[in-house]
Amino acid sequence: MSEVVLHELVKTYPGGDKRATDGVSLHIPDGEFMVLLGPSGCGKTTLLRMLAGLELPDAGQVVIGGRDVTYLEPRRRNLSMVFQSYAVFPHKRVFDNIGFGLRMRGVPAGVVRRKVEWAAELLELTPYLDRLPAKLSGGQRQRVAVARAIVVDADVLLMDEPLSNLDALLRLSFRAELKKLVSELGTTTIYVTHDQVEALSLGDRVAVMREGRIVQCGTPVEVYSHPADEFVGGFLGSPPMNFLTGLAGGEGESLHIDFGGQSLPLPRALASYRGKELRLGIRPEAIAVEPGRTGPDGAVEVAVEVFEPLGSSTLLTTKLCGQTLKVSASAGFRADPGERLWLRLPPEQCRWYDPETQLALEAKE
Ligand SMILES: Nc1ncnc2c1ncn2[C@@H]1O[C@H](COP(=O)(O)OP(=O)(O)OP(=O)(O)O)[C@@H](O)[C@H]1O
Repeated sequence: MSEVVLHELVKTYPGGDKRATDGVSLHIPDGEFMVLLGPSGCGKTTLLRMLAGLELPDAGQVVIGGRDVTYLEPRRRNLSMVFQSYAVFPHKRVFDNIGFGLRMRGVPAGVVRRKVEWAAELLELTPYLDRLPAKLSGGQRQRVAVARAIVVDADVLLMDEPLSNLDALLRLSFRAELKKLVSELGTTTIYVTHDQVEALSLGDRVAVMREGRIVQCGTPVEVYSHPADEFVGGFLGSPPMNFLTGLAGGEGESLHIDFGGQSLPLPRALASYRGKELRLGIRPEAIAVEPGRTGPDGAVEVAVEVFEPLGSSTLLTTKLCGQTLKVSASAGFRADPGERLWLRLPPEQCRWYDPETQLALEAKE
């Protein structure tokens, strides 16, 4: 087990026109499950490969367990990796697949057997130890890859989209199994995914990446509830956070944001924005539908455009003064397209962003 420190890692591939990672720093305490999340091409895999020693950075440092390993060969870093493709040897039995890394390290046969049996038991592979991978399901094959990674007592576990080849249902059950397993092992784990649900479900913390940089790093609740910028708010959540543009106004003590005829109160901390445009961010499930509401105080009137029953909830696409606002209502809620509704946007659920920088504004009272 080990703490991992990444310091200002810069990497440009030969012939690449931009930096794959552009000065990434991250501190991952011993035993933490850190998820690197971001859209395709944002540099997640490059970061993981620099950690593993499969790529060398142009600048910056990788420190594992207090040791600078930036230019150390992969096999001398004591890491284990699980990749997206199952990467099991097709001609080796499950037992030999799991024990491969141990054998390569010259571990005595008796110890290999004990460790393989332990990992097989943990990952429910005991009945399959004599089988060839071709006779396993996708989920079982991926479990073999995980078992092989955990038997070697690595200081750090690296996982690059390990669930992405599994079908939706298997993915869901294996995700929970993996979470349990890693928390029991207590090994520092760095996990790459572009799937926001996976990131929120697995990570002790999530580092959200964009264009080679980390834009926000925090607990799942922090990054989901307090996105540092509009990109994070839009990337996390399905449907994503709503963003509405309005004009800050009001006299004296009174401060509000106007969307073109409909307005909401604005925190006093944002008084300096009077006369300027602001962006309001709010999650669809944070909005309360108030069918009976008749007054405009702290509420807005919208027109329903689309009504989608989703089983566990109802998704409404509405228009507020021409801007789209998605609302997640309760499962039993009914509304017809064209119907007008009052919605309450609780002040404590409203996040405020600068329209130019798209960065969150400090709006605490
Ligand atoms: N071997 C390479 N040679 C040149 N450019 C590369 C190479 N590998 C990655 N890149 C580029 O570096 C950037 C970051 O790629 P990287 O694979 O790290 O992103 P990612 O976030 O892991 O994406 P994905 O989720 O699609 O794997 C991209 O612009 C990509 O095109």
